[in-house]
Parts: sequence; C-alpha cells; structure tokens
Amino acid sequence: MVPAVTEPKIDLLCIGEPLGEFNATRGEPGAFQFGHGGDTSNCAVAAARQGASVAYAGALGDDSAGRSLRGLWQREGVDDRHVSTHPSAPTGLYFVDHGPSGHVFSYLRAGSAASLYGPRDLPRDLIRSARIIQASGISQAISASACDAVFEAFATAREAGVLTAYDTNLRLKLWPLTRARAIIHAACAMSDIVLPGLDDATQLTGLNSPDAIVDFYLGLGARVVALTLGHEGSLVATPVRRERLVPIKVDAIDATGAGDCYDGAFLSEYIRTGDAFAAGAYANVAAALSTQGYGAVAPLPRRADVEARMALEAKAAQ
Ligand SMILES: O=C(O)C(=O)C[C@H](O)[C@H](O)COP(=O)(O)O
Repeated sequence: MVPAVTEPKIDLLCIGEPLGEFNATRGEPGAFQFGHGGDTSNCAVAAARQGASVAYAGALGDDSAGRSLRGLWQREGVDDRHVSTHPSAPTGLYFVDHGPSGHVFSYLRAGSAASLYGPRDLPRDLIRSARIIQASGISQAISASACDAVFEAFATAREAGVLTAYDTNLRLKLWPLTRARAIIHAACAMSDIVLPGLDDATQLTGLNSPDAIVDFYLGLGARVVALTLGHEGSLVATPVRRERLVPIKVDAIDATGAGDCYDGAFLSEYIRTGDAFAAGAYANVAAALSTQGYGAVAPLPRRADVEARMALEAKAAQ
C-alpha cells in the first residue's frame, strides 16, 4: 500500500548535483567569477523564476560553496529542506573556460557530497506529492549510488502517477559512452518527458537527423520529446504531432546553462498549460535570453522578461 502523502503539492522536484562555478572572465587571464551551476539546480532555479513551486533533492558539503548554493535557493524560493549537508565530503565545483568552439567545463567533483547520495536519502513523500520529477544523465554519472537514486526516484514517481522528466546531458568526462548510453536510455524508458540536446543525442543514438532522434526517444515510451538544436531552436514532438520551433536572435556571450534553462522553462510552462508546444515556444525564448550573460544562473530570465520578448516577437511577425 502506498502511504498517505503528507507533503503539500509542488510543481517540480529536481534531483542531482549542485556545483560551485568558477567562470573564466574574458580579457583577464587567470581570473574567475564565482557563481552557481549543476544542471538540475540550474533547471530548478529557471523553473522558479518562471513562477513554478520547486524543490531540490541532493547533498552539499559543509563549506562556502554549499552555503552559497543554499543562499541562492533561499533567494530564489527553491525549497532546500531535502538537501543534506555532509560533514566531511565537499560540494562539487567546476570551471568554465571559453574556447573558440564555446564553453569547456573542468570538474572538481569526485567524492563530492552529492556523489555519496543514494536511494535511502530520497524524500519519497515529496516525490509522490510533486507534479514532475526531473533528473539527468549527470545526476546518474556521478556515482553508482546516485545513479540508483534516480532510478528509484523515477520508479516511485511512476507508481504514484507523477510525471518524470529526463535531460540526457551527456558528460564523457564523467563516464564512458557505452555505460552512459545504457543508463541514460534505461532512464529515458522510465521518462514521460525526454529533453535531449542534439550533440548528446547524436552520440547516444548514432542518428543525425532531428526527426529520427525524436522518433527514437518516442519509441522508448516518452509522451513528449523536446530536442534542443542549439542556435537553431528546438524540435518538440508527441506521438501524434511535431513542431520545429525557430530561435529568436540574441547576442549570445555564454551558453553555459542554456539547456538547463530550456528544461526549467519548458517544465514550468508544461505544468501551467499542459501544452508541450506552447512550453517549447516559451522555453526557446527563455533559453536564448539566458545566453546574454556569464554563468549558468545569473542570466536566467524571469517570466516577465520572457513574456516581454515573446510579445515583441509576435508584434514583429505581424
Ligand atoms: O556539467 C555539469 O556537470 C554541470 O552540471 C555544470 C553546468 O552547470 C551544466 O552542465 C550546464 O549545462 P548546459 O545547460 O548543458 O550548458
């Protein structure tokens, strides 16, 4: 028997590893600006900025990056009551360098507090009381126990009729392709909403065409696939309809976190409207706006910014 739900209903629960971020400052060699990252935490903040009620599950170290992440969530209204503080393992960190072909990440996260997270740490009542649970390939790449926690969270959610959403976020610095493919596709087979990026999906599936890729993920059982195509927008598909959503023009300076912004904006709008195509159009604009500043979190737009830009685009199209 499923125990009674004691948690109030929330829109979105994200599970994974939050990171402290050191983003290389352009024109100042050796200088880094501190910020926040971690794909699922970025998604949580992006969704909260669109007005969704959001919680996060994971672990931090008892250190200044951990305290800074808690401060971020408190300012953003992300419920962090189910994020534990480990007494000795640190908060994971990453560096962002800006190369000729975009951003390059390097990690200091082996043995982090989040990598010690496991199934027994899951907030099961909160999972059952959410509308959507979101996790990613990174949530599962960081350790075997974290990998199991995501499978267990998704199984618990599905048993309770809660939707599951998964971003493939392939990071080959964290695990080899063959293992990543097996785990990510097993998780996608437990996901209602699959959010792959084109580069990841090409490596994971061996397919090049966006249509063939969405067919592949629909074939695994997803009811919605939203495939991001970088500066070419996104392709949103359900088993009965698909739509190519064109991008808006922005002066992009750092695309770190744009995919996570897409996820948070997509999921919050999907919860609000129940319409995957409206959610895709909204997320396209939000993700583009998020590339106009440095770092994963600081430039994440708010609902008012996204709506204002959508209104401008609609006027220009008349
Ligand atoms: O790589 C990781 O493990 C992280 O979580 C660090 C970053 O914050 C996200 O990866 C950004 O993700 P994108 O939206 O794909 O740029």
